[in-house]
Amino acid sequence: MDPLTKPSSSLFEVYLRLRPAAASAGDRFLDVEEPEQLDGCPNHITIKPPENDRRKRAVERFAFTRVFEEECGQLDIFKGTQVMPLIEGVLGDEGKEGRDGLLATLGMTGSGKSHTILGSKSQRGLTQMALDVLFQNIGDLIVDTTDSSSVFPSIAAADVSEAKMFPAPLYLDSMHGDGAQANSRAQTPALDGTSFLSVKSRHLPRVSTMPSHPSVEDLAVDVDQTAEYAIVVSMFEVYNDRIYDLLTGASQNSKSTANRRRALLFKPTEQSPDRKQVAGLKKIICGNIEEALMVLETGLMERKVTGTGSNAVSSRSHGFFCIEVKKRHRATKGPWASSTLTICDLAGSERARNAKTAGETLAEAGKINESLMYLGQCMQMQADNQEGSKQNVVPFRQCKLTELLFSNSFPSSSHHAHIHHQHPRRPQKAIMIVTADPHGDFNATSQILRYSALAREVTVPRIPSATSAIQVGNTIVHARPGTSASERHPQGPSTTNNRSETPLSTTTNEELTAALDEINRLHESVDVLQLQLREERSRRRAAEKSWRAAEDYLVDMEQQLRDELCAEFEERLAALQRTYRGAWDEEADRNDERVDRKIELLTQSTTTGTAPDGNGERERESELASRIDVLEDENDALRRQVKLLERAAQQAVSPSKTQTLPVRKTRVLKAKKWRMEDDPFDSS
Ligand SMILES: Nc1ncnc2c1ncn2[C@@H]1O[C@H](COP(=O)(O)OP(=O)(O)OP(=O)(O)O)[C@@H](O)[C@H]1O
Repeated sequence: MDPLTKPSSSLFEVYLRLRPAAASAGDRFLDVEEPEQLDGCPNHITIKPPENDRRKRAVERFAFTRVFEEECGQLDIFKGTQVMPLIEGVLGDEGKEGRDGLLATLGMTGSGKSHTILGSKSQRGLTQMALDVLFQNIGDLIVDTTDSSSVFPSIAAADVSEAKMFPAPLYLDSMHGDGAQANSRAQTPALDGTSFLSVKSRHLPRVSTMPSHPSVEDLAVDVDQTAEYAIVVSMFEVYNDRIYDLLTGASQNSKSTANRRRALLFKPTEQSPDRKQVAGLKKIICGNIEEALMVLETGLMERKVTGTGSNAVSSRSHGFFCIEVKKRHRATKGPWASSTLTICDLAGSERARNAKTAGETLAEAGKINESLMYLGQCMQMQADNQEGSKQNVVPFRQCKLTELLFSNSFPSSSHHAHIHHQHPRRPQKAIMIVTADPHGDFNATSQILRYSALAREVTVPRIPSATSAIQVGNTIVHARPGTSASERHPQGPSTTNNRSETPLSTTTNEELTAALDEINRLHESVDVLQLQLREERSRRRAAEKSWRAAEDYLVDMEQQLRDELCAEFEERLAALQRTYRGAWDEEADRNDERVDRKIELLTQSTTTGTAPDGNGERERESELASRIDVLEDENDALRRQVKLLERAAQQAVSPSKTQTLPVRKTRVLKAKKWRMEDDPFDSS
């Protein structure tokens, strides 16, 4: 088998498109090989370093599904890259669900990705042509969402991606019209003749001024004649590893906080548990090609485009244009099935040195290069899987871009499909168009070709030790480093196809070439890692700052809490003191009252002098007895007090005086012990 023959299980068909030389073109470093068959298409290229390259690098040979040379136009690419079968797949066979399709471009900045996908002022891109082919071939089978009230809601209800759906006339009017209808966003609008033509576009080019060349009028695809169709367009971009809807009109209304761009999630939804969806996109049902083109232009205006040193209108994000084909049986009006043609215009990889980018743009470039590096890893893994018997997992979960590109490339779990009474979906069919400038940056282009090509053949010598080099003499090994082991472990056994004899000096040169290639590759990895490091550092600084702010906030909070608690306790203490003082005063009043009453009783009985009768007399006696006890106690207490006072008074006087002055005899009130017999009130 030709070592460069593509095995059939590849996830992508990979095409190479070469762009015409720009005015400031350098030397051409890329040659297209003649096809092996007379009527065949070229599919092999070789790259050799430019003449003035001092590194004397090896010649590399790459295989693609097909190579398109500079003179190939947009229509050649459209026809030659199997976009038509991709569209047919999305439309689905008769009575069957369609199959998702992906069309993406990859290449250095300025190599012609956007030109291929979106065209230019004078030529249409693959996206416009694909839309035209779809609308033309569906023809009358397209449903009219404007005159039937039940079609629009049934399509919106069948959507599994939590989308917000609008008919194109209403959407376009709200975005570019006079705004009269902007506030009447009903989910099922009565489009009372609101026509697309009535749109008063403020910023958009008119459809009549958009290019109509190349025409795709004569291109026919098979359409299921038993079905009716609806075309739904949505657009989003991956910018700094986040997904943003391109149809919200956020940039036009940037002053309004409500419309500020919010990142969306790529996740399995409730109605689509086995397939991830970009959830919450705005989706527009388009009834004809003009509406679809206007929606496309609206989204493109939103897309982040900034000029860099390498390309005046460089795409700073990966753009995704999704054409969803909804299909149901025309007669039975069964459930809507849906398949999507996703067209992706990747941002270009670039070298910071060439692009003269700085600040935010440099950081963007870092993110772009990082995501493209992960994409390269996935594609490399795909190529390795086809080379070897062992199937490695394609590491597509490393960033949003590879997740979006590869998630649907594998069969969906039949378990989920079974639960939802569905057939497992077929994996998407994918096409990658690699764009390259044969007169551009050799290093960057060769790097992209290395990981995107379906297979690769390169003269990489073993790097022998000095002794083995002498022993081996002047033997050079031609290996296939597409089997990457030989490249990564150049000292190991090589998978040699051909052997040829060359002088030792050539061997040494090629060793050096391989080493320089490796150094180059490492330099680029270092560039990316440095960018990542810088970003990590700034993230860490931001985290530390917010941590310190949080600490300060906590200290303030603690102090505030303490103050509040202190004030509360003081308040409670004062309240308690008031309560106890009140109780104390009440008790004292009660005591006074009791004493007053007793005295009153005593006075009364003394003044009246009436002889009480039997019971009353005994009560009075006991009362008097207790009164006497109280008075005696008081008397004792007073006596003790008097003694104490006297003693204190004596101590206060000087000792000499104490000696001279005669001690005054203290008069102690000697109370006579009260006895009942002595009671003056006792009349008996
Ligand atoms: N095949 C082609 N024929 C004619 N002009 C081309 C072709 N390819 C690219 N160009 C022109 O080269 C310029 C840069 O191309 P384009 O913007 O498509 O590059 P890109 O790869 O998308 O760059 P970036 O990644 O920076 O967005 C544009 O002016 C475009 O019209």
